[in-house]
Formats: sequence, structure tokens, C-alpha cells
Amino acid sequence: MSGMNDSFDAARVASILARVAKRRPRIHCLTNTVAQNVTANMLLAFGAVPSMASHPEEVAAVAAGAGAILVNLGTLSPEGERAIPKLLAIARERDIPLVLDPVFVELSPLRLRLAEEVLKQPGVIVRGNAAEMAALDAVMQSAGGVLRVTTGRIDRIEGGERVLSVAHGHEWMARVTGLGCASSALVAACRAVEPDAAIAAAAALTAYGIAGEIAAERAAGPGSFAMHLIDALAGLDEAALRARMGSAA
Ligand SMILES: Nc1ncnc2c1ncn2[C@@H]1O[C@H](COP(=O)(O)OP(=O)(O)OP(=O)(O)O)[C@@H](O)[C@H]1O
Ligand SMILES: Cc1ncsc1CCO
Ligand SMILES: [Mg+2]
Repeated sequence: MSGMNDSFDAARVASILARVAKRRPRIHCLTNTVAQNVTANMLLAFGAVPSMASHPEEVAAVAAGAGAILVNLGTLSPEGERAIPKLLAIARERDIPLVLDPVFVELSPLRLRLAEEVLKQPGVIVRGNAAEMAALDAVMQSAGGVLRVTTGRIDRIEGGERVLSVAHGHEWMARVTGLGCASSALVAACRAVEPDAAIAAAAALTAYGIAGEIAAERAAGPGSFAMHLIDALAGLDEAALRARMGSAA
């Protein structure tokens, strides 16, 4: 982590993880069919509770008590499209934090239109890869107040004047499908217990990245890496965070 002017260290990450473990926030995920399973498992390993309803007639009721809502635009069905405004309405009504994952928004005018719709809400966190974030750049600029979380070898978290970076993880994280989508859900889980959105995102990606480093040491390739990533995330403690973040953080 660099570029921080307030303290962001292993103790801070551990305190956010402890809040997730204690409060077990439910994270409502409208997400793609490819990533549903790994997203739900990663949330459980993290100590959060996934709910995945997508039917437009029930999605608001299910999401109403959630600690955060994730809207992921991958493999969207017409039903999923109809669920989005219901989720935005309940998020507004109940003041539930919103995270947008603009999967492949650069390929689809429909996804761009839906991303614009989501970005009309105040205080949205957007988590995407570099291509997705570049495609949404103008929309995010004009929306204002957006926290941008761009993942890759080094994750970049930008909100207002503040820029944070997280240099943890392993290249196998980009070799298993859905691990980016799952990272968005972990950002949502941390945001559910931490009002500072930038710190929440940095904590989630630091924990995930360090779990990735630990998993890579145990795995033989991308397949077993995915399994070890769930185990490493579930077993992450402050000592492991401290050992890998260093004291300067
Ligand atoms: N080369 C890398 N080295 C370290 N960590 C990486 C690397 N590439 C990706 N990651 C990590 O993997 C996670 C997923 O990020 P990525 O940018 O690959 O998402 P994505 O492209 O949206 O993935 P997907 O759409 O397949 O779910 C992030 O936590 C990121 O830090
Ligand atoms: C591969 C793929 N296609 C649509 S969603 C998804 C999962 C990773 O984003
Ligand atoms: Mg993605």
C-alpha cells in the first residue's frame, strides 16, 4: 500500500475483517452465471453471507436487509435487467451501499446504459479491470463522487484527491474466471462494515491479494489455486497480514 496519508496497516485491515466476521453482513449479489458460485464461496470464506436472488419480483425484498448490494453486469438476462432498477430503489430507500462491477462494459451498449443508470445513485463504488474502467471513465467523471477501484497486478483506488494502491496478489488470480467478480463482492462486504469506502476497498483487496499470495505457495496451478484461495481467505489473520504488509504499510 502506498500513497496513503492516514494510517493503513495490518491492524486496520484486521479490524475491518474482524467486523465482517462479527457482524456477518449479508451481501446481495446480482451477478453473472459464471461467477455466482465462486463469489458466494469467497464471501463465506470472508465471514460474510451471500444472497443471490435475481427475480425482479423478489429481488428488492431479499436485498432490503443487506449490508451492501453488488450489481454485476456479466451474462445479464432480461430478468436481471429488470431487477437492476428495483435494487437501485431499495438501496436508495434503505441507504444501502452499492458496488458496480461493469463486466465487459466496453463490449456492449446495453451494459454502458445500465452502468450509467447505476451511476446516477450517489456514492457508488465501481470495481473493474483496466479496460472496463477506461470505457466508463467519462461516465464516472460526470457522475461525481464515484470511488474507482481498478484491479490488476497493482490495484488502484481513486476517490476525489485520494489515491491508494495495493500491490498484493498473484498472476493466477487472472487465470481463474470470476475472481475479479468475487473481489467486487469482498469490497462490498468491507464497505458494509466500514463507512470510508476507499479504506474498505483497500482492506478487501489487501486481504484478497495476501490470501492469493498464500494460496499460490500451496497450489500446483490455477485449478488448485482457486481452492487454496478460499482456504487462505478463511484462515487469514492479523499475523499473516502483518508479515506480508510490512510495518511501513
Ligand atoms: N498479475 C497479477 N498479479 C497480482 N494480482 C493480480 C494480477 N492480476 C489480477 N490480480 C488480482 O486479481 C483480482 C481480480 O482482478 P482482475 O483485474 O483480474 O479482475 P477481472 O478482470 O474483473 O476478472 P474476472 O472478470 O475474470 O472476474 C484482483 O484482486 C487483482 O488484484
Ligand atoms: C467470462 C465471463 N463472461 C461474462 S461474466 C464472466 C465472468 C468473469 O467476469
Ligand atoms: Mg471482471
